[in-house]
Amino acid sequence: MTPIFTGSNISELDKYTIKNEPIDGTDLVERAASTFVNIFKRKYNKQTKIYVFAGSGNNGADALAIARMLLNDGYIVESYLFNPSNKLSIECEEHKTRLMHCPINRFTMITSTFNPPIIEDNSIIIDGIFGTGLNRQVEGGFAALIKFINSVSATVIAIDIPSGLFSESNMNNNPDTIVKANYTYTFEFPKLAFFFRENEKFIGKWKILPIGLSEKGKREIKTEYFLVEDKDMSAISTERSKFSHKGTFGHSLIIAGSKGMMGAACLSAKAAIKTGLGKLTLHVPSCGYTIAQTVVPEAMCQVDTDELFNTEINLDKDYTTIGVGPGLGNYPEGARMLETLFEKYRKPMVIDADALNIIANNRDLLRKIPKDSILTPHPGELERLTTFSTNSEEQIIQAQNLAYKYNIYVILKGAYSATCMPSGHVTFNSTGNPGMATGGSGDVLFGMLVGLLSCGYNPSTAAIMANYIHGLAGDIYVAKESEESLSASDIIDHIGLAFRQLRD
Ligand SMILES: NC(=O)C1=CN([C@@H]2O[C@H](COP(=O)(O)OP(=O)(O)OC[C@H]3O[C@@H](n4cnc5c(N)ncnc54)[C@H](O)[C@@H]3O)[C@@H](O)[C@H]2O)[C@@H](O)CC1
Ligand SMILES: Nc1ncnc2c1ncn2[C@@H]1O[C@H](COP(=O)(O)OP(=O)(O)O)[C@@H](O)[C@H]1O
Ligand SMILES: [K+]
Repeated sequence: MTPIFTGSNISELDKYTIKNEPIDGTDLVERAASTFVNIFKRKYNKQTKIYVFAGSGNNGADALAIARMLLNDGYIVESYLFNPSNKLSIECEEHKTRLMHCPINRFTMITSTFNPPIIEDNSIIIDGIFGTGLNRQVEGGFAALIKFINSVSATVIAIDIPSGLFSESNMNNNPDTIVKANYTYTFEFPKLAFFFRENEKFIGKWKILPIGLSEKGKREIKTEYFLVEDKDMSAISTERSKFSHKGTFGHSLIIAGSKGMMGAACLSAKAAIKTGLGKLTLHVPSCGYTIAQTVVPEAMCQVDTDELFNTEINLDKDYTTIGVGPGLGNYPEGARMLETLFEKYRKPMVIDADALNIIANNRDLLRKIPKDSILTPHPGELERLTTFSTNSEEQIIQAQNLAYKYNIYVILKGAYSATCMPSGHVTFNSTGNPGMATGGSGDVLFGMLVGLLSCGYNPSTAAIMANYIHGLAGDIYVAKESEESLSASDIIDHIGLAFRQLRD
């Protein structure tokens, strides 16, 4: 998994690489800049007018090196180095000198007043004012510069991170003094701030540029946060033995549905089956019997004595895992049913949707949840389980605390669904698309989690894989059709291709 390091971790790793590779700091900047330029040249032709804004640290050094490389490649570049305190980092000084040696060169160093140039709409701004070394909110002349950049219509490309944005927490930052980039090309690993929805307007679309920082250093420097990518899947998805039989992949139980919400039960059951489980029993209220048997013929049906809601726990088998929640409704007997379930069944289970709402109204139930169970709240459900917050940084912290306190896995769903582990670690999912913001897609994720636990994956692996494959199935569908037309059933229909893609 790709680690997501803090700003101070990154500078530590930078030093580690310089010392142990070994490589000179100036050459490391050169390497970063040339990686950026290679990508840039594939996208923009030499007629594009480029404005480079550089600061006094190594983000500025990157910017000046990029300016020089683009000039040497025949691009039209105008560069500005902002140096109000007359102090440049060693690397920035060196790359300034190198840039000044370029023959055709429009370079200005600003030490006091800055008269902004007129920037044409179809030009490009390369933002290298501040990188991960930002150590306080931006004010004064730099704030004015950032407001100027945000006021023009040119395409803005940020080097490493938009200037003014902190790598981790921006809860106390001033949004008016952060560059709004269209694209961010970030070195080696994404920054934590990229995963918070409030920052999308600053970061734009982002891409990781590997610059060969020390692999040993990465292993030695500890972080709680990781990004899950394609390469991680091949390591964790296991192949089926030739002699497998349906018992190999478990017999699991899903308790879901109520009158008017049988769709949630059926979607989750279908998703569980498509994810490979051996046998499934679906527990539904009696009004749902015909529906379940017709829509999901592969599942056995256990019928509650209540017509409208699920009220009973019937552990007639030693189920491999149990999933509870989708479409249960919020009803008086719900809390008692969950309490009985948590008392009778002590293996990790999957808890979603209305089961989370019932727990939120009966918080004593939290400590009764079997250890290592997986809870899958969206931000609204998390808020009910914890306290009100609309800030996504705070929400992650709340999900982490919940996971740690109750020894459970909490998947906070969203664009980069975050799996918060009892250990304190958090993994962000990289697949999926806005088409998945549609009713029922959460029920599908729930079913996939039941499926993977049933197949014998441990909860941590099941959580990482389910999110990844769920998002990938949505991406495969969108590649053929469109985000608008994506339905929860389309995700189910593409689980098969998603598994196949992992193995290719
Ligand atoms: N570790 C890596 O991955 C690499 C990092 N490089 C670049 O180096 C950058 C980090 O460089 P630095 O650590 O020099 O930091 P920055 O270039 O982000 O800037 C730090 C400078 O800005 C000043 N500063 C910070 N906040 C300010 C504020 N609000 N107002 C005014 N001045 C402020 C600091 O005092 C310092 O002088 C990265 O973002 C990246 O672009 C690359 O060159 C090479 C490899
Ligand atoms: N913009 C998005 N990008 C990627 N995945 C998304 C996006 N929006 C929603 N999803 C995914 O779709 C699912 C939605 O779940 P949920 O909100 O519980 O839906 P529902 O309750 O309708 O089933 C989650 O797995 C979430 O990660
Ligand atoms: K920047």
